[in-house]
Amino acid sequence: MKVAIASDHAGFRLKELLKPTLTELGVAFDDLGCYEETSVDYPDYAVKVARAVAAGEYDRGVLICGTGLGMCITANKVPGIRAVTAHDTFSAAMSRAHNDANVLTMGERVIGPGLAAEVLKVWLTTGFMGGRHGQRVEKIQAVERESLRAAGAVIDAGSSC
Ligand SMILES: O=C(CO)[C@H](O)[C@H](O)[C@H](O)COP(=O)(O)O
Repeated sequence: MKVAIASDHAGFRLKELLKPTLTELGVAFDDLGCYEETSVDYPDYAVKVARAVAAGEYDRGVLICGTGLGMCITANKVPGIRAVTAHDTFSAAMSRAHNDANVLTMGERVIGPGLAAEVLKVWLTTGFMGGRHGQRVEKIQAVERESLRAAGAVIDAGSSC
């Protein structure tokens, strides 16, 4: 498995603390930034990771900011991404087993490093159950396709003016 990890300034320290957990799990990863605590904008990092995962360059993405929320909102704008914010191991496991989440976000201002490492481990090692959950994920994908078609129709209508 190959993982892309990134953070903004508010998640920088937790990102650094989580890298050894990835190594311990034998997970190959690339750090897509940021590389210091100077203030940056979380959407820039969320989109980098989300697009790379959606393009198949990475199997999963991990995004850390102050709360995990802005990263999650942004990542979910990229087609093919099912990003979740999880600060407990049960949610982390369910997001994989039931939702086949491919991006995990956490907030350094919310969770301590010990629990964050446990959440990450559970999230990376839990498989998707498929079955009825597969049908539901397919419905999420159908909603996404429909939204993209509708957006395309609006763009087409605009370009004919
Ligand atoms: O997702 C976020 C906001 O929704 C993150 O928590 C950001 O890290 C946070 O907003 C950064 O805040 P700062 O005051 O600029 O450090």
